[in-house]
Formats: sequence, C-alpha cells, structure tokens
Amino acid sequence: MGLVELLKSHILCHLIIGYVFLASGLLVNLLQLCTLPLWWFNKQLARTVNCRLAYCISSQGVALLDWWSGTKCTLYTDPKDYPMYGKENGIVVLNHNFEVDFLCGWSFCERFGVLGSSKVLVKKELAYMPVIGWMWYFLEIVFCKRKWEEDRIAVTQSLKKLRDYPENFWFLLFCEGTRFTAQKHQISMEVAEKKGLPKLKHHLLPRTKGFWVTVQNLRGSVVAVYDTVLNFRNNETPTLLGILSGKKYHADLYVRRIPLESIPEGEAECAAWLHKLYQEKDNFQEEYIQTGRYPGPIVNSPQRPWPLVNWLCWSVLVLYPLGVFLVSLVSTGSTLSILVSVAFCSAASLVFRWMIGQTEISKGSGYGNKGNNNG
Ligand SMILES: CCCCC/C=C\C/C=C\CCCCCCCC(=O)SCCNC(=O)CCNC(=O)[C@H](O)C(C)(C)COP(=O)(O)OP(=O)(O)OC[C@H]1O[C@@H](n2cnc3c(N)ncnc32)[C@H](O)[C@@H]1OP(=O)(O)O
Ligand SMILES: CCCCCCCCCCCCCCCCCC(=O)OC[C@@H](O)COP(=O)(O)O
Repeated sequence: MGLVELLKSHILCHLIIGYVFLASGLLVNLLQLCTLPLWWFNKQLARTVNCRLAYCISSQGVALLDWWSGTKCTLYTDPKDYPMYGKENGIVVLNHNFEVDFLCGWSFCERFGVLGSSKVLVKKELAYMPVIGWMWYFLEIVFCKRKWEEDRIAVTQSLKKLRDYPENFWFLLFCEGTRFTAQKHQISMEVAEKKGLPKLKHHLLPRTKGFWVTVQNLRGSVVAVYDTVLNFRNNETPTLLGILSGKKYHADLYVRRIPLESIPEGEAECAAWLHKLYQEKDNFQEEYIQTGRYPGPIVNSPQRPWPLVNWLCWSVLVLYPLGVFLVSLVSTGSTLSILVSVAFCSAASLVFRWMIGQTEISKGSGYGNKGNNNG
C-alpha cells in the first residue's frame, strides 16, 4: 500500500472529512432556513437559491466518489439521446442493489448539471437525518411512508407542486422500494408467482403505485423516463466506508431514454408496462453479467471540477476556525473545556457513523420481508 492509500484509509482523514461534511452541511441547512421568508415574496427564486445551496452538500458526496476514491463511472447510452440529458425533466428508474447507488446517481446528475435540483421518492425515515434529510425538505423532495393508504394523497400533493419547478430535474424512483437481499428477492418472487408475473432473476418485484402516480402527476412537465441499470466491474459491491477509505471502483451505467407519451395512462396498464420494463432490465443485467457490457455504445460524459472546488472551499472555511479553536484550547483551555470538546467531537463522529450506517444494506429495514411488508 502506497503512502497516499495509507493516508486515505487513516481514521484522522475520515474524521476531517466527516467534520467538513457535518459543519458545512449544518451551515447550509441554516442558510436554507433563512430562505423561508423568500418563499412568500418570490417562490421561484427561493427554489433556485435552495438548488444552489443543496449543490454545496450533495456535491461533497460526488467529490468523495470521483476525486477522493477515484471511482470511474462509464455511461452506455444512445448518442442521439445524450444531448437531451440535463436539458429536460426526466423520471429515472434505477435498480436498487448497491449501497452507494445514490452516490453514482449524484455523480451523473452533476455531470449533466441537475445535481442541485434532483428529486427522489424517498422513505420518510430519511427526512429526519441531519444535513441530507433537512436539505431535502427545502428541495421539495417527495417523502413516502411505504403505506399506500397514507401515501396516496401526500405523494400526489408533493408531486403536483413540482409541475412548475423552475430548474430542470431528474426524479429518481427505486420501484423495488427497498434494497435487494436474497430473502426479499425470494419473497417478492412468491408474490410474482401469485400474480402470474414472470420471475425476475436480478431484481425485486417492482411496486407499481409510486411509478404510476409519479408519471400521471408529472405528465406535461416531465418528458421522458430514463431506464437505468447500474453495476460495478469485477462483481464488486462497494460500500460508503470503502469509498471513504479511498477504495477505487468502476461503475457501469446503462441509460435508455423512453418518451413519456409511450407510457399508458391507466393504472393497470401502467403497472403492466412497469413489470415489462423490469423484465427488460433483468435481461440487461444478465447480459452485463455474461459479457461485462450493456447493449449500445459508451458515451464520454466528462467529470467537472466543481465538486472538488466546492469541497476545497468549504474545507478552508470550516477547518480554519477549527484550527484556531484547537490552538486556543490547547494553550489556554481548562481541563473541563478540553473534556467538553472531546465529548462533542465523539458525539459528532457517532452521528457521522450513524449516517453512513443508513446506507448499509445489513442495517436496512424489514420492508419486503415476509410478514413485515411495512417494517
Ligand atoms: C443515473 C441517474 C440517477 C439520477 C439520480 C437522481 C436523483 C438523485 C437524488 C437523490 C439520491 C438519494 C437517494 C436516496 C435513496 C433512498 C430511496 C428510498 O428511500 S427507496 C424507498 C422509498 N421509495 C419507494 O418505495 C418507491 C417504490 N414504492 C412504491 O412505489 C409504493 O407503491 C409506494 C407508493 C411507496 C406505496 O408503498 P406500499 O408498500 O403501500 O406499496 P404497494 O401498495 O405498492 O404494496 C402493495 C402491493 O405490493 C404487492 N406486494 C406485497 N409484497 C410485495 C413484495 N415483497 N414485493 C413486491 N410487491 C409486493 C402487493 O401484492 C400489492 O400489490 P397490488 O398493488 O397489486 O395490490
Ligand atoms: C465529503 C463528503 C462526505 C459525504 C459523505 C456522506 C455521508 C453520509 C451520507 C448519508 C447519506 C444518506 C442518504 C442516502 C441514504 C441512502 C440509503 C438508501 O438507499 O435508502 C434505502 C431505501 O432506499 C430503502 O431502505 P431499506 O428498506 O432498504 O432499508
């Protein structure tokens, strides 16, 4: 292991990265709170400002993936569709198999200039997470409880608000509703069998209601569905801790653009369409496993330097006062203030570790497990 690799895997580096993320993130959350009065006077301006502020947070994740760990993301898509990416609103349907799929998603959003504005149908539990969850509140992210009786009205209302959104956005849907595990796969295939649907080898059975309600409510403002399949080379299953330790991975993403007008309007027809889409996704996945490629050519989608610039700027801004504070603490601080500071840093480290834990499949919810559909 070289010196740089050793440094990247050192806990001190992780603590510094965690401190920059939490301190800058909470500062951005505070700035977002300050935009509240603006919503009354100029809602569209408030939304634009919040997109820029959110970029300051989520692009740190991209910097971590692209620049710190050096992970490469290769895009397979039709070159004819490529110019449309980022220039129109799209619904992204992505397979939910990896702990860092959201980071790869963010990385592609960044390349196409829609990182600050991008949306997702996300479980309500994540709304309470400091920094990211609080940021999402100001981005008008759509939260769901994964209980259709309760979600139907709330999700519809949130989606309707996005119709006049001033920035182009991608709306991410993990239609499986939870991360892939062998047990959840077995159970969802039992459901597929009962419903007379063909089995899927690599995906959980998709939940169709969220997709249908999203398509119906965003018709007119969203132009296309982007069917996307993500995989990592060499059968790797990357983790956020691995990326934090500087481990380099190689992601391959397949994107297929499907015009929204080709999707049926009725609920049953739309559900059948989604089930067919997942069978096709399963075939693309199988092709990737067999050949190491997706259909179609590789298109160059270059990284931009802005996540790194943003990260460096925030690092200087929050590390300088920390340095000054530590020097004064050591030179003049009492034992009590040193102890209080150590306790505070330990608590912040635990919060950061807890946030990382949210990405870990082993700590995932019981949703989709037998007898615990909404667990
Ligand atoms: C590459 C480009 C990327 C771009 C990225 C863009 C943006 C990035 C932005 C942010 C990144 C951050 C990412 C954060 C990730 C976090 C994401 C999540 O939180 S995923 C969880 C939340 N999302 C979803 O659940 C979406 C899918 N779910 C639905 O659509 C659901 O229908 C619902 C609307 C949530 C309602 O939930 P409910 O449980 O009530 O579902 P259903 O009503 O559908 O369930 C009953 C239905 O399902 C059948 N059933 C029962 N058991 C199963 C099973 N195990 N598997 C499948 N189906 C099952 C049951 O028979 C019922 O069927 P029917 O509908 O026919 O009656
Ligand atoms: C330098 C910058 C550092 C950035 C590091 C960021 C550290 C903390 C990041 C935490 C961000 C978490 C936000 C996304 C969480 C993704 C978790 C997820 O994918 O949710 C799972 C749900 O789909 C379903 O849940 P389960 O039913 O599977 O349970």
